[in-house]
Amino acid sequence: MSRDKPFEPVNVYEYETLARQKLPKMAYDYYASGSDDQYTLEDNILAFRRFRFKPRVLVDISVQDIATNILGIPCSFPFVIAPAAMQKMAHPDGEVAVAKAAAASKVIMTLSSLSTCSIEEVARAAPEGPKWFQLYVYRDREVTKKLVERAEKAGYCAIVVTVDTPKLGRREADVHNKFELPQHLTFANFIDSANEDRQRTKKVDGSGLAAYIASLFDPSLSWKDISWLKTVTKLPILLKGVLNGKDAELATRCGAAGIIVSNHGARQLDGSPATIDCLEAVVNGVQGKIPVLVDSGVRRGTDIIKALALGAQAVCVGRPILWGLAVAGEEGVRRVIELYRNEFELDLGLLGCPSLADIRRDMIVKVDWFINSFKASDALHGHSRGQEAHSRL
Ligand SMILES: Cc1cc2nc3c(=O)[nH]c(=O)nc-3n(C[C@H](O)[C@H](O)[C@H](O)COP(=O)(O)O)c2cc1C
Ligand SMILES: CCCCC(=O)C(=O)O
Repeated sequence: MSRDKPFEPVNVYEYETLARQKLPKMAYDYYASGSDDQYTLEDNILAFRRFRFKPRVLVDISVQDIATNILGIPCSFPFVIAPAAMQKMAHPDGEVAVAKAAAASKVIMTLSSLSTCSIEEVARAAPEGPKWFQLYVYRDREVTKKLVERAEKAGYCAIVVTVDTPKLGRREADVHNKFELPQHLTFANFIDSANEDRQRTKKVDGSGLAAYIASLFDPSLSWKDISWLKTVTKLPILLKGVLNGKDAELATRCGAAGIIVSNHGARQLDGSPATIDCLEAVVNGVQGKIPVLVDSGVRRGTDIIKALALGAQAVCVGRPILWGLAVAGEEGVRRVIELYRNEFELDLGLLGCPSLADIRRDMIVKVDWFINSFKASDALHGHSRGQEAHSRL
């Protein structure tokens, strides 16, 4: 092991390998898992690789502009941090560290309803950073309403309603591990709650999270509740978890301010298509009326370009942020964001695009002769690159 030069990951797969070495098994498995057979988890990565580039040459790219604006918020590049629950399992600073890194990097952070730092704590830690609040709709509408009101009061600029989780997908590793929130942590947004259930996962035989959700989340959630939410807040409402063009149309009619095309990082319905394969249908469904973002499997700057070429305004990223957080706290998250930004800028230049407006649909092509020439699980868990990282530690 080299003592003088610490190993510096050069891509997000290497961050995952390092994070896996640091994290307790229960936490790593919870973060990494998809549902059931994890077909969708695999396809989220592979589907991006089926798209290839047709670059333009002899374009002056000496001055590049990759900044953008999402729902009126200036962002250093088209990148948003996706909501992920229970971040203190990765690092003691949890969501506060992620929010500070997001603010320093000038990207939007989305805070999960099931965060281990509270709405207000995160807002105080990074007052200048743009933040969205992700909402899970509780059976108890007063609880739901209160969360939204707190987020609005604390300065969050949008509500992201997750619409793909009427029940929790079955993540088998969590069942084996009897996943529960570690004793020293709580769901910080419910700390004052009279109902203890809302502060913790339950100790059960199986996934404690699945039990928590089954008892508290509202499986009757439907379009009429989105209309109700609009009466509760002035903030723009984005729907996260749309994969179908028809639902995109309905979302637009219902007054959603934006859509996040997502299969929840392959943690909900296994067999859902990769999001990059549904993106165009959703973009067509909204007919340019509202912005469309996409997440699930974005691991490279090239993936961001592909998403933009297919009509997305930005991407959201989930797990790699958690890997950066686990490896080096706030600094680790900043480095992960920087990796994405540097790759994006470089690749955009190589494609012959000085700015985002120069990205065109015909610069990418979907190959149907794609042969899976490497083991997909290597791509998912960074094993091949990870081994390299490991041997250099
Ligand atoms: C550990 C973990 C926790 C998550 N928690 C939430 C959550 O609380 N709310 C939510 O809407 N989505 C949640 N998601 C889904 C992410 O917001 C996002 O859709 C997904 O991670 C994107 O895929 P990626 O991890 O491949 O980038 C979670 C994902 C992971 C991996
Ligand atoms: C509603 C489940 C808790 C967080 C989450 O969304 C996830 O683990 O994927």
